[in-house]
Amino acid sequence: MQKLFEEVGSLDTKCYEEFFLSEDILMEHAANGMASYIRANFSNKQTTLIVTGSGNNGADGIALARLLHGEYDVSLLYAKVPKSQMALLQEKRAKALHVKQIKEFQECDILVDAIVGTGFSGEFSAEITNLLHAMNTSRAFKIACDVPSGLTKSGTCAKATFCADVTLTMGALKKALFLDEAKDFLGKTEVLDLGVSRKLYESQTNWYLLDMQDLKLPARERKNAHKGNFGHLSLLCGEKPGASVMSGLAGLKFGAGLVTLVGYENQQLLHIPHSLMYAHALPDNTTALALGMGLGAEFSDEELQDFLKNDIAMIIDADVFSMKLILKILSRKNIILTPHPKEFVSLLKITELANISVEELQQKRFKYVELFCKAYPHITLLLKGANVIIGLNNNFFINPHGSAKLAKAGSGDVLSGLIGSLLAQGYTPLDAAIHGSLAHTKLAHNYNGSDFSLTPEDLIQGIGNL
Ligand SMILES: NC(=O)C1=CN([C@@H]2O[C@H](COP(=O)(O)OP(=O)(O)OC[C@H]3O[C@@H](n4cnc5c(N)ncnc54)[C@H](OP(=O)(O)O)[C@@H]3O)[C@@H](O)[C@H]2O)[C@@H](O)CC1
Ligand SMILES: [K+]
Repeated sequence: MQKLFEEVGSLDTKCYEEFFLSEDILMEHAANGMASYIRANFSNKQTTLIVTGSGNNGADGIALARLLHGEYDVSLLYAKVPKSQMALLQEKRAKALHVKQIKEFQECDILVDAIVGTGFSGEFSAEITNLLHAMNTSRAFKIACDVPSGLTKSGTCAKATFCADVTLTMGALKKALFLDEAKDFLGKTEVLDLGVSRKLYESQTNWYLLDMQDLKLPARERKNAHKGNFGHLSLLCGEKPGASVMSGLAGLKFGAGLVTLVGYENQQLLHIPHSLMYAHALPDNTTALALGMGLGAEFSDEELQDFLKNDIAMIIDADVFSMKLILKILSRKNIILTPHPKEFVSLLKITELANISVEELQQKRFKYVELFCKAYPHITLLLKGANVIIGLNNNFFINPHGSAKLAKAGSGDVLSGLIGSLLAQGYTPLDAAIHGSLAHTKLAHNYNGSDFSLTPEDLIQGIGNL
């Protein structure tokens, strides 16, 4: 798990004031970190082009050109002439060493974008937009210095934004890198130290980025065991029973000792797989209940309320987010909500926290998750998206490992089953949400068919090899 920060300016200030490091020292480390990355990954036969802007992001780029000069065939292209104090100083040093400067974009093997970093605002001029187009369509390996140029502080992207293969970010990870919109521009991310170790540079935070290695799979350490030791997951089987069947199968495969679908249909007509049980009422020994998936109008409000009155741990999804009866359980501690953006907008409206569009939510995902978790501090919220956000009270976790493979009907039902299974097996709601989400993204990662072909069945099949 890595720490995430809203801004790193205050962390830089700590370096100046508490550790007596100068801006020049920090920048030299930033440039040296990028140079080390290039040396480690590319031979000096490969040509490098560094495109710089007028501020300190550009200054990082000019310093990098100086460090590689003499060793690599490196050229500098000024998208904007140096203007900040540090950029002017770096320009002076580069000139003294006769670093090559070119006037127009040229093809290269390694392309570094140092046009603008955390100081970006507005949109680019037509000239820089054209330059970014040439950079983005280049065959070169693309490195973003600190952040891809065009990414704003909030994580939204300009009309023209650099599309990186890797983003080498300075000092610490910024939250903005993990808004859904940034996902197509970021590439891989690496953090570069700025003259003190990351541990000392970073301060307290309540936002974290989940690593795949954080995944804790259900352990079956107990030798003297029977199925009752691993929980009983019950799922409401609604109008579209296939959804709860997929959830249930995922839950069973992920370790729940028993899985029961609860519904009123004639089970002979439903073609329930033999490994799942079917009941007309909630089994007494249920340890977690999943409801919402494929629910439709199968149950009346009164019937649903009766299910919700049970004090068992619950994972709630889909159709329930448009029902006012959800308000009755939002003060409870053992509830996980897993809305996608449209459902979260509906939830925000029902709770009267905000009346916003899906577009506005997507631009301010962090803010609205914080708003909801502050209003309902006992609820574990999982907001689906390209980068899943999980929040409880004042702690927030981003799972960035999801991929477009998962953009398919039924993926969310499998996720509910995975989380429900962990909840049934005794994980806390927060742990069930975190580890269920990590397992879900790992299943997609492990799938080795074509990206477009992943089905819920493939996900369920992969659970055995996690
Ligand atoms: N702090 C530190 O100790 C360290 C900081 N470090 C580095 O500094 C970076 C932050 O530097 P920063 O604050 O100078 O901002 P930066 O990202 O260069 O942007 C400002 C420049 O961009 C320009 N600009 C803005 N909008 C624009 C637009 N639409 N289109 C075109 N241009 C636009 C704006 O131009 P202006 O509007 O003033 O003409 C101004 O000149 C940070 O990302 C990291 O790389 C590292 O070395 C580690 C140590
Ligand atoms: K940049």
